Amino acid sequence: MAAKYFTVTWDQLHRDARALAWRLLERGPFTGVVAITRGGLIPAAVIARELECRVVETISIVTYDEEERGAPKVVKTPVAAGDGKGWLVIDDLVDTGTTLRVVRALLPGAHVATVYAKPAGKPLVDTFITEVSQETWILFPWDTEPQFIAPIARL
Ligand SMILES: O=P(O)(O)OC[C@H]1O[C@H](OP(=O)(O)OP(=O)(O)O)[C@H](O)[C@@H]1O
Ligand SMILES: Nc1nc2[nH]cnc2c(=O)[nH]1
Ligand SMILES: [Mg+2]
Repeated sequence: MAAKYFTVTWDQLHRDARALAWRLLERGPFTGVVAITRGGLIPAAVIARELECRVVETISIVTYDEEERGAPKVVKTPVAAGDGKGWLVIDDLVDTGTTLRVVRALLPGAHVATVYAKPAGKPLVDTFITEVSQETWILFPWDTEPQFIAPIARL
């Protein structure tokens, strides 16, 4: 279990992904977007829409099973992105940087962006929007659902 949780709603994710698109505008234009599946898929869709980029590729690296980190496994490489030059790589977050280290080795020329970043992974990212502490676990809307909680006075 993480020490703290940071819950991101659909609205917040949309706002933060659009804020990232604003920052990326001056770094483009890009030949295409590479989404790191699965977490990067929705941010990549929002950003591709804002940057009017129609070409979207995917790369799949499996690093975590829920909150448990394992060795990164590349289960799909992008077909069209070459060495990444002119391409924009998008992920939802960088934590330890394990996933992005693998991605950067495969696509050394790409511009790498994430919506959220933790301190240990920040050096692996070219552009990000929101930083959270290393001990915080980010909860995304696709992994959560609203539920009843007890009044504060009863906690
Ligand atoms: O910087 P790191 O320590 O590598 O952690 C960040 C990665 O972990 C999560 O992916 P995960 O492996 O859980 O797969 P998923 O995107 O399919 O959920 C997240 O979406 C990032 O891709
Ligand atoms: N959902 C989620 N996945 C992660 N993978 C690595 N760190 C995180 C995190 O904080 N939240
Ligand atoms: Mg991921």
